[in-house]
Amino acid sequence: MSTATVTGVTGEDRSDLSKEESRRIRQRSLRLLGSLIAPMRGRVIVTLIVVVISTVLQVAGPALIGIGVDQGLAALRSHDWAPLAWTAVTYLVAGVGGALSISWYTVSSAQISQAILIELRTRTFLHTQRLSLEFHESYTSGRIISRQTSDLDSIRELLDSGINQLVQGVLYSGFIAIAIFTVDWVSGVVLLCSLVPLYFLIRWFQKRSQKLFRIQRVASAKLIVHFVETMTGIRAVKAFRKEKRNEREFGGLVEDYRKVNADTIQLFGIFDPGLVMIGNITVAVALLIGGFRVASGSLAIGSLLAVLLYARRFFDPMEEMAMFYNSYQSAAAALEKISGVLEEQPSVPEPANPTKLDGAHGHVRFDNVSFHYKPGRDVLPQFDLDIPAGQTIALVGSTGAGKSTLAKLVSRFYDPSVGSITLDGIDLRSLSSEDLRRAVVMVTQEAYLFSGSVADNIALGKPDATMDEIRRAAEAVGAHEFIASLPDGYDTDVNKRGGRVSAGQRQLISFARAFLANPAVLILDEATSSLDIPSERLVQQALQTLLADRTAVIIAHRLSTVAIADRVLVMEHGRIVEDGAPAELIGGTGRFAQLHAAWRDSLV
Ligand SMILES: Nc1ncnc2c1ncn2[C@@H]1O[C@H](COP(=O)(O)OP(=O)(O)OP(=O)(O)O)[C@@H](O)[C@H]1O
Repeated sequence: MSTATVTGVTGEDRSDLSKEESRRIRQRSLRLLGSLIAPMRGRVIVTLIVVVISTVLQVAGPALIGIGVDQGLAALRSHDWAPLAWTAVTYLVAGVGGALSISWYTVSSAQISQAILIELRTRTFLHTQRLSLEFHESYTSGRIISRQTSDLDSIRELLDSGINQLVQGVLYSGFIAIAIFTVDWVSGVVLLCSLVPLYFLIRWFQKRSQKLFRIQRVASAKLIVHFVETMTGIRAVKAFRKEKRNEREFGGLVEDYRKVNADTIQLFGIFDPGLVMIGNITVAVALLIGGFRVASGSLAIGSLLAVLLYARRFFDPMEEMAMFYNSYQSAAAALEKISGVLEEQPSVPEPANPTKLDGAHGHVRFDNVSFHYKPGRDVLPQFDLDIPAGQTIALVGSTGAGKSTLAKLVSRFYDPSVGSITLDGIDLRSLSSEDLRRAVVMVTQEAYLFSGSVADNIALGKPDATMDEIRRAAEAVGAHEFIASLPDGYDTDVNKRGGRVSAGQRQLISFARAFLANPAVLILDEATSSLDIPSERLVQQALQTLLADRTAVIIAHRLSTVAIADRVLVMEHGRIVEDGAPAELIGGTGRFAQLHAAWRDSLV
């Protein structure tokens, strides 16, 4: 199987990855990790060296105590206090050095991990934002949120404590084992024997914990997704009284999460005492054998003391080392997913050598265009359309006819599969996104307001606009009156999704934003459907002003909007079935005449 099948996020949900595909994904995340560490290579190396020195200093303690007891005490008996004093001073120096080095590398490694995380977070955010609409329409916002939250958290956990635990644990236990062998090889063999039950205990723990941690991650992700979905769709939840069902579903998810947490705690309830037991048995055996050997004179008492102190410490980092495997696994999985998102390329790429567009006129042409979202399912089969500059087009047609698709193509949210779309004779693919966004503006049905003031929201259309320009734009579309009556006028904070302003007012703000942007081509996903009659009138008047002197494509669900259009296009199944002036089509016998008659009757 070709590994191209796992490019970008495509491999994310598959559990049947081939060896070759898994290898490719692993390499991709390693490359990402490498690129994150590369700028700090020097610092990472210095930190590692300090970690090694620090571990040696920490491990030196028991050996120095042994030397103090054996040599220092013996010398003291013959009134030579120098060896004991020197050992005590060395112990102190090693202790202070150990503490200082721990302090230094703790700060340094935290700085490194912070820098890596900030870089990764920023890269993911900027890249996701840069990706085309096609990506966002298929990759849900819940998944994007997971990448930015739980995935980055797993990586943070590994960087913050996991790496320290591993490096410290491996070095610490390794040096301790060397130290025990150096002091007394028989005790070293006892320690080696303890590794057998230790190995089986850790293997048993890892197998179970790996499964449990995976279930735990899935359970927590499900909780987040359920929460996000409920809160984003809170209106539908309330409208359809879905609260009780949500309560049951959420309760079930919480119970799953509780259960897996309880199982995890139980697992530690066996693992931790298991470690302590093995440690205690090892110390007891070392004490027994060592004691006999001290009595027979084949081992110095100080050496026995050092060995026992070492044996106790040997087991300290074991739990953390066993845990490291889990943090590593979840961080590796997270990094694989993030690297997948980062590998995605915008399906609507920026041209390498853009054609400059100065002062667009707004002449739009579809030349032999056909378009599909998914291969084999043409949404617009063979499409030609010429919209002269300044013309207002109303697009009508049944649901799913392809109206929004046409609008998305003019805004270049997608590129046509075949043929070309031009603005003033220039292929949209040759225009820089900056020129394109200046020339073509789309106002969506949602009329999204960002958190910030009303003025900020209008100024989105022209970031360097003065307050005067903002006010003039609001006046032009008839929004000034209601804005002025808001508690803080233009400085009023609109809550997320415009909670504090009505749907019609939100629409007017987005019209003011578009007016200020002053594009040559304006696309409106008909937005009046949710408005009451007075609001609709207000918006209709605003529309007249907004559409003057520019090319406009309006997706018209309400036929009242059609009255202000120069030309009506009736679409069915991705084709234009009627094309003409509103009056001409109303007077005829076609599809639009029927629609219009039905609409007029409904008003009576
Ligand atoms: N992102 C997408 N991926 C796949 N198919 C899509 C996507 N968006 C739309 N479609 C399909 O393309 C066809 C045209 O959809 P489009 O949204 O353009 O219709 P429309 O005329 O605007 O409908 P409506 O009036 O209901 O908004 C539909 O069959 C729809 O299922």
